[in-house]
Amino acid sequence: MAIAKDEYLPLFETKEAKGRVAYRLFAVSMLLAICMVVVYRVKHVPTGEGTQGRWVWIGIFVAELWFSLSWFIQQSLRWNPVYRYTFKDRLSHRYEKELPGVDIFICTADPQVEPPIMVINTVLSMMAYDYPPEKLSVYLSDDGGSELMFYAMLEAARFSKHWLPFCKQFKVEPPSPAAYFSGQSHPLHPDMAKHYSSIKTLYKEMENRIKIVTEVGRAPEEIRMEHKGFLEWDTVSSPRDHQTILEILIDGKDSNAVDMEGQPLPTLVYMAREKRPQYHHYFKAGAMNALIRVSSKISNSPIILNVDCDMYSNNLDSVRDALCFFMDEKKSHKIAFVQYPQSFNNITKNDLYGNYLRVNYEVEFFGMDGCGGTLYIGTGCFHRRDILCGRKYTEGYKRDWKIENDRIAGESLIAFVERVKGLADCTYDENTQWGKEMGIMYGCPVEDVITGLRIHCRGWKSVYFNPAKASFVGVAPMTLDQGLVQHKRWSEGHLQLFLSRNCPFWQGHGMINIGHQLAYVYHDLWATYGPPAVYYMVIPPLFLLKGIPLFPKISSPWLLPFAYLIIANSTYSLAEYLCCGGSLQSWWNDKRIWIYRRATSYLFGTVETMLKVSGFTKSAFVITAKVVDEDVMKRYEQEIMEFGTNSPMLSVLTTIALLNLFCMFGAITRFFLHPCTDDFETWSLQILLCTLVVAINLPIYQGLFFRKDNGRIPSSILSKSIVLVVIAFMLPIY
Ligand SMILES: O=c1ccn([C@@H]2O[C@H](COP(=O)(O)OP(=O)(O)O[C@H]3O[C@H](CO)[C@@H](O)[C@H](O)[C@H]3O)[C@@H](O)[C@H]2O)c(=O)[nH]1
Ligand SMILES: [Mn+2]
Repeated sequence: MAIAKDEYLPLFETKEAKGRVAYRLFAVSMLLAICMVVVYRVKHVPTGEGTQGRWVWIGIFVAELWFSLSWFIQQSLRWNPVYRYTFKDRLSHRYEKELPGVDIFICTADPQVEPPIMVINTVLSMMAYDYPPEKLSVYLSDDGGSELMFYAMLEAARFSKHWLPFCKQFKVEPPSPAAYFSGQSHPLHPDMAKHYSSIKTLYKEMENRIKIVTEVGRAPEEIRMEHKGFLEWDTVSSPRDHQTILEILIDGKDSNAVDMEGQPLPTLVYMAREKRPQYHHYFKAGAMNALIRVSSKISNSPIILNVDCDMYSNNLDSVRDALCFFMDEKKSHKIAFVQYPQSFNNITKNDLYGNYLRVNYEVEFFGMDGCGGTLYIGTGCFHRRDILCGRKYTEGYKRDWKIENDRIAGESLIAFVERVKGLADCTYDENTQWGKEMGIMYGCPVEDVITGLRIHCRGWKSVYFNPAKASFVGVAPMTLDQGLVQHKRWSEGHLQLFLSRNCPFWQGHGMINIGHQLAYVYHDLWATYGPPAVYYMVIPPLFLLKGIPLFPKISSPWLLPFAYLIIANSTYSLAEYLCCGGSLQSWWNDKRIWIYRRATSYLFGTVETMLKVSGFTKSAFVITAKVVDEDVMKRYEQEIMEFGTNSPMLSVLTTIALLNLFCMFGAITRFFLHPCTDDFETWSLQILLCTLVVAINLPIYQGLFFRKDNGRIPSSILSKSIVLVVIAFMLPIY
């Protein structure tokens, strides 16, 4: 059938999830059971003179109320999920000649934690998108202000002249050379075979040079002489104290900037913004804002893609997919950003540390999209420049895709760069709207989420797009401690956001719908799920040992709602996990890690946020390590939990594990010594709870008692935890 010439064919479509009615009925049944538990708690508060455990009972009631509240809020993420599909062929057909420019921002902060060779692999993969190179500009912000990074960028610029034509010709995926060459053996086309080995050699040589320079800590003299950019480092005294260094390594405007095949190259820019000890640099948010300003003079593309330095592009089509959401004639005018999930290339078979965040990315983000838009998570996100810079939604908004920038005809590159540099001054944004209304917001450890919320509150929507082929692939934390510290930063950031004037309830009131507000609040309250979880893992086992029941007897009808909640909730969670492609073992690991996050990251996150809010401490940003030593790596691959460090978080985990173990054995011994059926009736639920906690903590007992390697739990933690357990036993009961 011929399509009428002016018939509108959408560039993307949105589909609602199936089976929503069944889910909603299930949710209602859960709600009923929760209500019955509440009634039970209220009716059975221990009363009368000399009754023990009244306050503890009230405590457990409060914890349960909080769990219920979080469950209720969480429903916003499951009520109405939507899925998105794009039509890239229609995009090319209609707009191939007028595709907008795209600026890609990559942030790095420390050459030790984020090795330059990894960072330039990200850079090279971004340069290789299937997109007109003259419309692509890649910017690296180096908060480490490191000449090693600069050196690696020079190497990358040179290597790109070989790599990009190779990628184009053979549609190489993933376009990160490290990932590509380390992947499974590739079935090679005969034409490709001879190119393959020569380009691999070139890459390996470059990799080697960069590794040597990184180890030595200084670029070789002959290269320093070759490029005047290195002169800048003569005056750099530390990463926290230096002038702006801005170098356009490949200038897309220069007709000589071509690859080996004579095709144009994308623009490539290195920037280390000015930093002075007396001025706050606002971490990644500060870096991003400097990039927004500097790029506005160099390329000024209307679309900005932002990625972390460890997230290489894995899918050549991501830019075009994103543009389908921005360029549709009828449906795009409200869409401010397109968020992709984070994927990881180092997740082991059973995902011991639950890094995948499977339920978040495969279920909840679709649900949040259905409410009005997912969170902006700081990486793998396409923005419209004008909206990121503070534009409010107005009826009839339409973006003109033409690019205007600031190059004066005839001006030399050096003069131009000098003129632009000032935009990366550390004082530039003082007393301006930058960090408040413009760009990425300052002052919050989750600068990304708070910025996304501001955008939604200005009337815009966003889109979550999760194509079958992962788009951005990064490095997940490889030790228990790193993962917990990362979650602590996130949970703290979210809680700060909730307690600030940017709280989704205040700021979002009248601006975004209630479902969307709840979806934000669910994440914002993450930290607060910590204390009740710890209470639940400490008090019931302790009272089991002391002989004070906290749950209904097995013969009592009140047991039913408890049993229903436990069984239905676990079955649902398992089914959901398996439906997203997980396995039984990884589900169990995921459950464990969420319990650990609650017991540590969230507990500490709550406490530190309280200190911060009351002005005792200041914000910091602990960068997640991207490399570990060989020994640790080996254990990571074998899925043996890495404890190692002597941290307060680990002490908490060990104490909880030991406490439950003692209480479980204590209770069992008691039943053997005084066997009577009544006992089991009274204690069944408390024993079950205790046994579950013990089962989930098996890796801790192994780490404490059975392992000899360096990743085991240090013995000082064991003694500390035993002391804490003994103190817990001695505490009086109220
Ligand atoms: O002063 C800083 C600190 C960090 N970064 C960069 O920020 C990115 C994220 O840091 P990372 O330590 O990898 O944190 P993650 O927890 O992995 O990051 C997630 O969470 C952060 C917010 O907490 C977001 O900024 C990130 O985009 C998101 O991927 C990295 O590229 C860093 O190089 C800077 O540029 N400057
Ligand atoms: Mn990261």
